[in-house]
Amino acid sequence: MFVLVNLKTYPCDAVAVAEAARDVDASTDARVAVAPQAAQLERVAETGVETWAQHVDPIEHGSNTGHTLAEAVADAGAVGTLINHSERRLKLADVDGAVEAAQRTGLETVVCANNPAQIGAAAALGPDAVAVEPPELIGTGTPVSQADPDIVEGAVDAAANVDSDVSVLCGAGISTGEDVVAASDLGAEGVLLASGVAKADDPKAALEDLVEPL
Ligand SMILES: O=C(CO)COP(=O)(O)O
Repeated sequence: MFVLVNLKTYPCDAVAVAEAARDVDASTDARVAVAPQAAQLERVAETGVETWAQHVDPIEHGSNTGHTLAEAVADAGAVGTLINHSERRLKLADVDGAVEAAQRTGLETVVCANNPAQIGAAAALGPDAVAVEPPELIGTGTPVSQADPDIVEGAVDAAANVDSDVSVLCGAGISTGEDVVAASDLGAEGVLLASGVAKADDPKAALEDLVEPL
């Protein structure tokens, strides 16, 4: 299973979480990665943890003030990027452009979507993976795998119908190893989570708990 920890803009110590994730990754068969804010990518990557960006823009080098360039993200040490997170939504044409920008620089891509219909559209753009996250469950601590298992199974079917090479993650409210196992049982190949680790008193213990049953 892929455990991708999105630090959003939570006031956590990104380097400490990254070091914990690096150590937990080394102790399990699961793949553990961290997505910090763009300004923290380099410091996080220096810990040796697998580092992801939270977003890239559909742009090239040039006059794009305030945008995030895929090349800059890759230079800072990221190996992948989220695209179209529910908190950073893009128009469909811009999702397509962002996937293209990421692929141009060799970044792995996870395109986020709210529901199975959008997952089908996202999968058609040719990312490495898609992630289904019902916005109403994000940050609630109620796991999508429990509250809305149909949406996970629907996303797995929708992606497979479009492109069986696109893997499916699920997210929203995932915070325990039990939630990760439930996600896997529903057909997800990974989980995308944030508050369960970024807001935990002990992020390392939270990460250990997530991968413990895997
Ligand atoms: O948005 C999410 C991950 O990208 C999910 O957030 P929570 O894990 O806090 O519900």
